[in-house]
Amino acid sequence: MLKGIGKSHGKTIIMGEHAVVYGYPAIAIPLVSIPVIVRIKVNPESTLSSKYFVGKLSNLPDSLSGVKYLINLLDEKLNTEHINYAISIDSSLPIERGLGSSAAIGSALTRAFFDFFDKPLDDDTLIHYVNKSETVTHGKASGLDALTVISDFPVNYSKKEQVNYFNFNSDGFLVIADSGVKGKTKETVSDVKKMYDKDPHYIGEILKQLGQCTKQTKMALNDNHLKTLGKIFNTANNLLSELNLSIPKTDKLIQSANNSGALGSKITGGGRGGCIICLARNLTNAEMIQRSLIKSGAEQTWLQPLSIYSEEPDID
Ligand SMILES: C[C@@](O)(CCO)CC(=O)[O-]
Repeated sequence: MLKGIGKSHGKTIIMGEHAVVYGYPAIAIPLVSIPVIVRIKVNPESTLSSKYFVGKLSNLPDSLSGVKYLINLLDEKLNTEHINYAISIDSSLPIERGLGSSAAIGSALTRAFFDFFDKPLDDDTLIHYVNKSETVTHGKASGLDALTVISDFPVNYSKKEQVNYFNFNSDGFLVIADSGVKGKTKETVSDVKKMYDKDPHYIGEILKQLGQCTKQTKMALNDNHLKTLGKIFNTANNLLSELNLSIPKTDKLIQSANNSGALGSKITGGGRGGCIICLARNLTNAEMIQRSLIKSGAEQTWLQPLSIYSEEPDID
């Protein structure tokens, strides 16, 4: 019980964000190259050290309400001897940019607590805790982020069909760019709900079309049809813009990527700020797009091969 460690990573939704909240399918890819690590050790007083906050746990700010809620839950469940501890969060994921930082922190934190208190942790329990904190952070969360930040494989998810881990072989690359503008997922999910309640027919049709984009994405990935996939990215981005999820900065970045050779680009995650993803044919193409995005004002960029796995996942 002297030390505990938990690891996780970011995610990017390549298709179906927002529609997934309404039961349509979505596909997300784990960003295994952007890890989050949480360490816990015994300490005279309970503290948290992270790039967002350093200090006593009792002083955690409201902006970390999901983390605060999760720590309380885990402490209540596991800390029967009322031990004090120091938690450190080490993450290169930007927060509130649609890359799953809250779910990744939630999952690394849960793993670290169970490790620290030397208790076994199965995936269902892990997902249960991450979703609890996600509900505080994001409101009505679909559960997709929680599933992807604990997976090493792409995730195809819908509420009805539940989770399906899958794999594909593709030469493509994703270029991910941070607009530098915070995206408020809780707010955008709630705004889409308001739009839906006001005009269920029109908004329902957009969400349905996003669901169809996900089905087409799965086929394009399986067949390695990158040009088709790029077109689907652009279609989905137009649909997400109809849901009032784009801002001038992400529009500018998307235009810049598409003008410099991207096969297609879209908002990813909650939208109205945050990150965009762009599809590149190969690494050379991806680096060209990356340079253009930096010139156009992207705050940070990452490159990720679409297929990073050489073996089939050994998961049901
Ligand atoms: C916008 C959304 O679809 C993705 C957030 O990363 C919300 C959710 O799935 O809970």
